[in-house]
Amino acid sequence: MATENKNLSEYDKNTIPNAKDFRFGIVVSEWNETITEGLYNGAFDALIDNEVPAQQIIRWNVPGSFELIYGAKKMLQTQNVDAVIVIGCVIQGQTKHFDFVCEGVTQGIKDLNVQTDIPVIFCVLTDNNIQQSIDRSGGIHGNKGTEAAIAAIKMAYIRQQASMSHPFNQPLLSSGAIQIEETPIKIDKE
Ligand SMILES: Nc1c(NC[C@H](O)[C@H](O)[C@H](O)CO)[nH]c(=O)[nH]c1=O
Ligand SMILES: CC(=O)[C@@H](O)COP(=O)(O)O
Repeated sequence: MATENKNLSEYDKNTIPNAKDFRFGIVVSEWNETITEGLYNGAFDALIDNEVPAQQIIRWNVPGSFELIYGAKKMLQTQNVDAVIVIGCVIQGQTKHFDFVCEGVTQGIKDLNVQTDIPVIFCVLTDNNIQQSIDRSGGIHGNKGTEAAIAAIKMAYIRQQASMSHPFNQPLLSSGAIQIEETPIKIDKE
C-alpha cells in the first residue's frame, strides 16, 4: 500500500500500549527545516497525546540527514531512552547525491537497530520534490512524524516485554540459537 492510500496520522489509541513511563529521544535534521519541524511537531504531539510527559522527550538537532546516524548513536549511548526517532527530509536534487544520502542513512539506521538494544525509528522522507514532503509532514497524506511516534511506542513496548520474557533470557548457544527447554508434548493415544 502506498502512502497515498493511507493517512500517516491515523491511529487507534486502543491499540497503543501504555507509554507514560517511556523516555524518547528525537534527533532532527536541519536540512529542509520547515519540513523536519512539521515532522517533529507530529511526533511530539503524538507522544503527548499518548500520555508521555514532555520532560521524557529529549530533542537533539543535527546538520543533515546523514548526521542522524551519529546523532542517534550518541543519543542512545548517553541518554536513558527507550526508543529513538530520527527525523529528516531528503529531496532529490540535480545529482546522485540524493541516492547516496538516502542509502547511507537507511543502512546506518538499520545497523543501529541490529547492533544496539534500543529501537531507532526511521522517520526520514526521501522525496522527489518539496510537494511530496509537504504532503507527508502534515499535509494531505498526514504526518510521518505521527506514524513514527506510534511506531516508537510500540517498539519500546516490545523491548520492555522481551526483556521480561523467559525465552529471551536464555543463554545463547554457540550457534547463536536460544536454548529453550524442550517440553515433551504428550499425545493421548486413542
Ligand atoms: N541534500 C540533503 C541533505 N544533504 C546533506 C547531508 O545530509 C549531510 O548533512 C552532508 O552531506 C554533510 O555530511 N541532507 C538532508 O537531510 N536533505 C537533503 O535534501
Ligand atoms: C539529497 C541532496 O544532497 C541533494 O538535494 C543535493 O542537491 P544536488 O544533487 O542538486 O547537489
